[in-house]
Amino acid sequence: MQQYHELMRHIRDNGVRKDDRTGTGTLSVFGYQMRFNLANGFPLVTTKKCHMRSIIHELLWFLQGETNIAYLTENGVSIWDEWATDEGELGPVYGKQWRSWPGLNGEVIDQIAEVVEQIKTNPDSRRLIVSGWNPAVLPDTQYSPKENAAMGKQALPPCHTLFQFYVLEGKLSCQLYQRSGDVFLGVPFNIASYALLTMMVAQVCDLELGDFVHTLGDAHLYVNHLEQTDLQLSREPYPLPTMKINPAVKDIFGFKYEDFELCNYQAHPHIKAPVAI
Ligand SMILES: Nc1nc(=O)c2c([nH]1)NC[C@@H]1CN(c3ccc(C(=O)N[C@@H](CCC(=O)O)C(=O)O)cc3)CN21
Ligand SMILES: O=c1ccn([C@H]2C[C@H](O)[C@@H](COP(=O)(O)O)O2)c(=O)[nH]1
Repeated sequence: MQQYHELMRHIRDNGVRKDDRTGTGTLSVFGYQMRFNLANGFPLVTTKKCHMRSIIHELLWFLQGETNIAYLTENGVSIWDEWATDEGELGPVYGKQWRSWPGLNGEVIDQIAEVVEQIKTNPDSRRLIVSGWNPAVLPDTQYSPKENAAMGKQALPPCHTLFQFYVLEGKLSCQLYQRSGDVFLGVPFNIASYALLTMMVAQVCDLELGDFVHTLGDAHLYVNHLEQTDLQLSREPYPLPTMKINPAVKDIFGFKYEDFELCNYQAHPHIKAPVAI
């Protein structure tokens, strides 16, 4: 995970102090790109232990089209708790936009089903895009995330805003545009999540693995994550683990938690950090 270390190092060295919505303060840069060849191993950060369990459940939850944290809670995943209403609602976040984007005349658009179908039938397409960014449901910034969710708006505007697939010589690549990246806490999750999604789509489309390209807009380290960042930067990365996926699954909506097995994950101890709300 040299690429991730270089990003942390880049922000530590070049980031400029910038205020933010949460009132925490950040070191920030604008515009950064990483590339992970998925054939070289599974890009999970090794210089702190990451909870792959949370990442897998969160991705399955997106793919089910869910926007209530009930499924996550049942599976012991608490990463979205701070933004949800007492009823567990987050408003029309990722799951809703991915699986049932409201179209014209009551039409419902399943962007995931459509993009998988396009990859299978029209792999040269330059339009293999899924967008979570729907200006009609963005939160009203004078209200809190929970208040917005209670009003039927998104609790938070999507951070992983838009992704595009690309097929070349039988290999599937994916590029994510992430408008805002919490580099210590969120970005390791985002890298692993999109790497896994790309592997799942490749499997159901009978394609080999290409690259995951991760493009960040506002890439920031919260100022209360700097000690943790320095500790992490002092550690030597281990070789990447691999991810085994049950090869029998051929439907993008047919994956279960038990279909994934992370192998040879050698990591330094977990590093705790407070999440900015
Ligand atoms: N400030 C902020 N950073 C984020 O990364 C983030 C948000 N807000 N809001 C929405 C989601 C929720 N995500 C989160 C939230 C918390 C953790 C977190 O606390 N991670 C810990 C514990 C992981 C676990 O419980 O499995 C970590 O050490 O990685 C990670 C991603 C990503 N997003
Ligand atoms: O998947 C995610 C979701 C969220 N984040 C981070 C990025 C920011 O630090 C906050 C969101 O705050 P905004 O003011 O809406 O940008 O959450 C992430 O890194 N990855």
